[in-house]
Amino acid sequence: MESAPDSLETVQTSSVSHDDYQKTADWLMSQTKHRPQVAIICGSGLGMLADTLKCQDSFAYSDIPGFPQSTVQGHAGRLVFGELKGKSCVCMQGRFHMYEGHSLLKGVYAMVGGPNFETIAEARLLHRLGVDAVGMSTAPEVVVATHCGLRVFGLSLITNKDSDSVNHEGVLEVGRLRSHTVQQLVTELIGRMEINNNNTNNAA
Ligand SMILES: O=P(O)(O)O[C@H]1O[C@H](CO)[C@@H](O)[C@H]1O
Ligand SMILES: Nc1nc2[nH]cnc2c(=O)[nH]1
Repeated sequence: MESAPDSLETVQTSSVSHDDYQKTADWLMSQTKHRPQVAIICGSGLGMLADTLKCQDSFAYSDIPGFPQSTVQGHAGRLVFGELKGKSCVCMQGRFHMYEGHSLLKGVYAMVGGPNFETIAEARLLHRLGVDAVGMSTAPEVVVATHCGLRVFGLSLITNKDSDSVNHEGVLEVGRLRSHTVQQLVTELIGRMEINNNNTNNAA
């Protein structure tokens, strides 16, 4: 069984932007000629999978700009590029876990009715219930879209940490500041989206 980090000091929080990911990817692409078609995450005890790769280029996570560090015992913390059966692959020798403080910036969204913002006490209560983000929309839209058989991807821009000093103008301002990043993200998502034209079954 994997052992979790000993103390909270080793916990890392991941608040990583699309630009940060891009810089890390650019750095890696400049260091290796491999262009992986297959990516393998090696779990505990499975790091040896990387040994099967030929023509390896290997990088310690600690040497990769912006890359998270592996804290779990037995995880080598190395990214290994190479070839397997003629296919270009990359192996992660060491993965990241929620208990290490990593998260996919994926979370629980709660809708409050608005138009007023929730009080600090209400926000704390929601937080204790497991809520990561609060808004005044989205939930009814998802309910209706799902009812119509649409596939739904919910994306919220976090504009403020609490409702203490927020106002709508502040929300709009952060939206303006982040507009380029959001545009890039949505453009990328749509570019990668596979459209299913079968309207009777999960059409996008
Ligand atoms: O309306 P959406 O796009 O959800 O954005 C947010 O902005 C408003 C508050 O300023 C709320 O409506 C809140 O949900
Ligand atoms: N309910 C709610 N909606 C928001 N929309 C943007 N920020 C907030 C917030 O703090 N609370």
